[in-house]
Amino acid sequence: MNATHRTPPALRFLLPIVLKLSLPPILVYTICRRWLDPMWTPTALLLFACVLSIPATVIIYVEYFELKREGEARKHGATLPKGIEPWGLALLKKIHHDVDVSTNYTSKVDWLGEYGPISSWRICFVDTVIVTEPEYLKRILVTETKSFDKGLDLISPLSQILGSGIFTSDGALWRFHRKMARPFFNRERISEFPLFEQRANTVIALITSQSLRDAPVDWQELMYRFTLDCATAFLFGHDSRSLFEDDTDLTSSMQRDHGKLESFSHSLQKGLILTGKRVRYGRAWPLLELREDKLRKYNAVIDAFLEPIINEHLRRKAESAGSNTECIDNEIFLEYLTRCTDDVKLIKDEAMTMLLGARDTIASTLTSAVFNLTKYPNICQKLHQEVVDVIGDRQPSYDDIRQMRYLRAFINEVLRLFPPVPMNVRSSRTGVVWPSTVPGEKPIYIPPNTRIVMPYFVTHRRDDLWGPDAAQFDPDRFLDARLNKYLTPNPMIFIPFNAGPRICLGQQFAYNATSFMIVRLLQHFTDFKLVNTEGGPLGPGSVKFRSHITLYASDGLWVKMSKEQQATS
Ligand code: HEM
Repeated sequence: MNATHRTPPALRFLLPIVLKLSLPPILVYTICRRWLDPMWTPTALLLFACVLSIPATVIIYVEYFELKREGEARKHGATLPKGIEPWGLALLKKIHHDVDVSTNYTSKVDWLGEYGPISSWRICFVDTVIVTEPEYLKRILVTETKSFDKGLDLISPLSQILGSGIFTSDGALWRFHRKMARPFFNRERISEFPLFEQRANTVIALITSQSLRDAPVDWQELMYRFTLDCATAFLFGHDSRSLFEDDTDLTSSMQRDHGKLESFSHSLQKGLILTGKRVRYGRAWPLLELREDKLRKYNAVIDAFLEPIINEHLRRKAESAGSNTECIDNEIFLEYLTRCTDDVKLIKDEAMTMLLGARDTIASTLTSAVFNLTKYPNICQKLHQEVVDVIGDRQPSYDDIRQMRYLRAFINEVLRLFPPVPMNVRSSRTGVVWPSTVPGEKPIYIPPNTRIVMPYFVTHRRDDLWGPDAAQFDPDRFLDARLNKYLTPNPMIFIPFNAGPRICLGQQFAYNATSFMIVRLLQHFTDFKLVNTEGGPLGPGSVKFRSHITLYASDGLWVKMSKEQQATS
């Protein structure tokens, strides 16, 4: 193990800053002692000046860059994005509150009225530009991609768990990863329904056994396990079998305290929650880990799971050297990767990226889907009817799912109001000038090295973009006249899978896995009731959605499922 990894991350982060900040006092001390008569600089005053030189330097530094940015904007005949009051910690608290309120619908935050389509938020001396305007999102993600990359604020907190895979790379390295991964996501691979069938049957059996005892299940926890098992089988050819772990106790792994490292799935879960926390702090994440690198122990379990599988594939590749390795139809992702390279680290990074990309996003979609089934029995009824009409009791096929228009609209509505990746982040490489959204107003200048946050969940809920009923959960908006009125002419208002060259590679796999699980669920259950952990009734308002990298229900989603009489007939 590398020695630097044993050094607490906070120390590694703070050391260069402390060294930089010690320069002004050293300079003040040296100048005073060298050039001034000690009579004019008694020790107390000198010490005071030394201490004062630190905040003074920070303020001068911040002001200098502020003036520089304003000057650059003026040169382009533009202005900087509007700054938001308050700033610093008060703003951080406000953002936290507004995001919480919005994702839970406890009341409505008028994001557009309050912050505008583009705004600048200063937190701890660093400006972050928040963009919810589709036209600007298009520039960042589709047409001006050369001017934007993922940046240190995203890559630094993610790279320990994902290495330098496709999510955490830019430029030529990203193109290399994308080119390598893309062929794997062809139609044959993404419509592997037998893969879902086996695990969906286990899910149904677990729910049925709970249902017979009139006991609830934590649907979210089940879905984490379902997607992990599907994804490990799909990607590694090695089912992690998390659905079979302590199957009598479906308590949420988020709530459980794992003093010991029980399994790959638990370590992955803990590692992800920790990484999500890190992402919120951007490149300053090491400040969260003052004494030790908290991810190290989870990574060790993940490595212990993955490395033997990778080595086995590399061994098989060596044995079969010289044979025809062209056909990729029946191979799993790791086999495919080992055909492309012998670099164990590269294979591991790519595999982990796919695993994380696949697992939490699909689990999040399915969690929000069932949450809405508990809220809207009429929508549940319509979905069930479509299942009866198109499929009946048999297993769904790829072609069945393509025919189910209401199911697709339902999933899209879930992705609109509960996007599994609620926000995305980029960093500007160069300064860019964008026209204002208000006719006649000056263009907007985004300076280089600006952190840009794109809260997709806000764009997805703006009523100026989606109509006055934007906040309502209504799948029909993807089928009726509203589709042509709002979405067709302005596709950037709906980007749960991102857009442009970095659009999600697993989009179709995700639609298939989600559709498959929902169909199987509705073939067995038609009545979904939210309950608390003891099985007592619970209002939808009591479910709190939070986001680490992906959206999740913070206390799990406890549901009682049963089959109504009318549905059986
Ligand atoms: C509902 C499910 C899913 C959602 C909402 C989703 C969403 C996203 C989003 C927003 C991005 C862009 C990230 C960024 O630009 O920083 C992305 C990228 C990606 N996703 Fe997904 N994803 C889903 C499922 C999947 C699945 C199942 C896989 C793989 C099996 C996958 C693999 C990837 C990969 C490889 C990328 C990186 C693409 C690149 O940077 O070129 N995703 N996804």
